Amino acid sequence: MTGKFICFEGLDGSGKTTIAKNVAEQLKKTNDKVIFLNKKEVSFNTGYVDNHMSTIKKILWDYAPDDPLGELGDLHWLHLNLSWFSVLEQCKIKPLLNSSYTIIMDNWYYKLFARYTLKNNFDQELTKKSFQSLLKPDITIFLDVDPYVAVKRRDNISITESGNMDGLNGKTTTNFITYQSMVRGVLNDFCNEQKWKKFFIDHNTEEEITNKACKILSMENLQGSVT
Ligand SMILES: Cc1cn([C@H]2C[C@H](O)[C@@H](COP(=O)(O)O)O2)c(=O)[nH]c1=O
Repeated sequence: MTGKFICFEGLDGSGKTTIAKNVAEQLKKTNDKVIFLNKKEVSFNTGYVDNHMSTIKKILWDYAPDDPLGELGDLHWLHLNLSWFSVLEQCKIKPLLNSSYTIIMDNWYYKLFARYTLKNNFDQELTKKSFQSLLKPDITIFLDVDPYVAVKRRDNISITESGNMDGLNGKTTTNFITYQSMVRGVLNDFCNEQKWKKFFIDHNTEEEITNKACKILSMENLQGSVT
């Protein structure tokens, strides 16, 4: 594959989508083979795949705020999420990379990988094998934010981001901070192991963060190959 796969990672409320979109717009000014992908809003080449994915999307993200997701179990949600990512990879990301596109994606699977890593009663070999079966980005930019800052950006706190699928009870600010602090710890481990580009964003404006990410990417050879 001749393109580059660049992903943002970070806690819920770190601004991944906004920054990834801004960065893609900047890069597009000098490179017409740059494309922004929003994990949840991808369009596919065929009506069949589009319909299939919109059905999965409804189940994955369009649930009512108080739906008891946990009743279905962690294994079910792992497979459903993997089915989403695997189609994204096979039907969108790999074809774009094969056509030499630079993909800027707002979020790949690491946040979910971190959430599963935190589950005490889940088969961690399965967690690792499952996520490692997916494509690894060429470059990952970790937008590291303090959960106290991230929570202020949230109008509503969801079940998933406040640890209600991992033993915490209630969509409260305290639960958000507690759970996101643990997720942040795991993301920092991934960051160190995989040599992600990381920066702290607590005190920066959107423009500053965008410029910093663009600067980092300008130092990379975006015409390289994905293995
Ligand atoms: C079991 C489990 C599932 N999920 C599911 C629920 C959502 O469908 C999806 C993640 O959604 P989110 O990125 O909007 O929080 O993954 C978790 O987020 N955490 C979990 O612990």
